[in-house]
Amino acid sequence: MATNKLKKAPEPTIDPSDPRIHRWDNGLVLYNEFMTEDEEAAMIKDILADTRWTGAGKRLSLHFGPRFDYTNNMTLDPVDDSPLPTYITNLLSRLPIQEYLPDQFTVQYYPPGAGIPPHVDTHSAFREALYSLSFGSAVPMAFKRCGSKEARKARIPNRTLVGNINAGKNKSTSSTPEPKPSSPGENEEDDSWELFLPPRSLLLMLGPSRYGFTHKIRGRKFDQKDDGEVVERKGRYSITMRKVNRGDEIACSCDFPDVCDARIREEMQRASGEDEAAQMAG
Ligand SMILES: O=C(O)CCC(=O)C(=O)O
Ligand SMILES: [Fe+2]
Repeated sequence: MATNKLKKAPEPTIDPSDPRIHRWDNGLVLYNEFMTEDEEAAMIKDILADTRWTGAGKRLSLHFGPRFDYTNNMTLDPVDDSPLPTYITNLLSRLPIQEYLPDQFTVQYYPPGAGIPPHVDTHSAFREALYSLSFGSAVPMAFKRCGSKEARKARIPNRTLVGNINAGKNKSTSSTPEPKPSSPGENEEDDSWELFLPPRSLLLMLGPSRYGFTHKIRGRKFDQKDDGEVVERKGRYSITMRKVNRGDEIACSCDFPDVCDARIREEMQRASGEDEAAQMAG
């Protein structure tokens, strides 16, 4: 059984006024016990009653709000104005950042063994705050500083997926960025650490954790906890919540220009303009 463990998360700072709230230096915040077991059970019941599930790898997804184009991890389809389920609207007033609220939601089911590849949610497409609500079962999420090579690779349209769409096959409606698979071993570097996301917890990614780190869930059937105990993974649900940037908002001025899609795009456009100018001159 493959469980080899990445480094454990650094010690968080525990909020003095609410010990359920844990903060890390890279901007991650974990709200433990964000909902009760009764709320969790009711939410799973509502989610399972939905008939619109689609496949995304081994994961299953439900989408609300604008959909993501996973071939370029960028373009958003027109707004889907079908009403949000109440299990989502009920969450909004409880989110820690009320200044702007998410309007794009991806509900996912991960059967045991399913994961999500390493990615940085596209900077320019969404506002800073990214939420992930976990329920059903605990899962470790790994964070790793994103290298500029990795970020550039992620900006190249995914030909495999484009091909699949053109052929009308395997069309997934995932609103989750689907990065290209990395070469073996590439993700196991020392600077990667894993944080167990307990069921009923809310993870908030801000600052460096949002803009400068990749996050992923390894596709494992067993996980080793920080105390060494090996636990069998059960089915996990999550709701990713993001606020979509529209029109002039589609830009980014983060502190991570090396890994920022907006800056990389500008750079690529400048380079292709210079190429064209050189060809005309030559
Ligand atoms: O399942 C999760 O908790 C995270 C999913 C994710 O990273 C995403 O949808 O971008
Ligand atoms: Fe993500």
